[in-house]
Amino acid sequence: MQTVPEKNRSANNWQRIVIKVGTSTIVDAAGDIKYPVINRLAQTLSQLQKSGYEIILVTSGAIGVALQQMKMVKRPTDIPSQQALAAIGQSYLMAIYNQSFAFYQQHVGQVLLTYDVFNNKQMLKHTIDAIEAMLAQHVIPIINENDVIAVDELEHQHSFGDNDRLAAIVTHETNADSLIVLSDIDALYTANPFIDATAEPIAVVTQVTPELMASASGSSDLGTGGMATKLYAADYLMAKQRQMVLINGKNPATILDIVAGKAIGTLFKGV
Ligand SMILES: Nc1ncnc2c1ncn2[C@@H]1O[C@H](COP(=O)(O)OP(=O)(O)O)[C@@H](O)[C@H]1O
Ligand SMILES: N[C@@H](CCC(=O)OP(=O)(O)O)C(=O)O
Repeated sequence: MQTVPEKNRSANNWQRIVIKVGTSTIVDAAGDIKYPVINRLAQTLSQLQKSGYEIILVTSGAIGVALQQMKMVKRPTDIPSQQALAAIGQSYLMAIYNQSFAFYQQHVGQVLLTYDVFNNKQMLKHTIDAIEAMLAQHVIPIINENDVIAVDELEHQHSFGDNDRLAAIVTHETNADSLIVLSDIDALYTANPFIDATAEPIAVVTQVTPELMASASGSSDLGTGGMATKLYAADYLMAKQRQMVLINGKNPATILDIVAGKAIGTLFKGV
């Protein structure tokens, strides 16, 4: 595996960090909610916040959590059923986060967004103002897509499609220093390692090439985006001179290592 010299990771002067947590970090393959992982995430983010970092959490998992609550094994295909699950799961997801963060005396606030917010100057300003106000009060904003109303209509795009894209846009619009994406995989591999046993992890990506895009196929059972949407997010950020790090979410304390400048996962950073 290619190694990155520590000095190439400019993590030490980060101030504002967006963390994106995928469904696979919140819910396991059997559909059970990973309470200890969520607790560790809350502990880690609270610790960072108390050390002076500004933290924004973008979380998936509403539908995954709701499937467990409603004792359903498969995600329904029709939109209203998915909207209903998102409504059920989002409130429970926030209840879990509230309880987990409260243990570390960390306040959080819920922000639910649709794509059109970012296409409307005034709505965008209101959203950013609210996020800035929370950060100024040492509150961690917890963002998800508003899946109840984010249903695309003809000529009107409400939906981000996936939370990797949402997280990348939030990173840019809030002028954050980096996006850290937590998934069920240690890094970007040369091919999907669940399919190709010869796949090798990639430590640094300086450009998202068509070959890299072609290497991304499939997602975890409940994840919607898969690796392709993470590559689109990285490409979007690199075009804006920002960076992204992909790590395994099984131990969220790894975020502390990333912030300390350790070379873990895949770093996406333009040259
Ligand atoms: N080249 C690749 N490298 C790593 N993972 C890949 C690759 N191609 C496809 N994948 C798949 O992407 C999955 C992660 O995406 P996803 O399931 O959407 O996770 P999340 O819910 O964390 O967003 C991995 O579990 C793996 O199955
Ligand atoms: N907004 C949806 C998640 C959508 C999504 O992109 O999921 P994932 O690929 O796991 O990050 C939810 O909360 O269920």
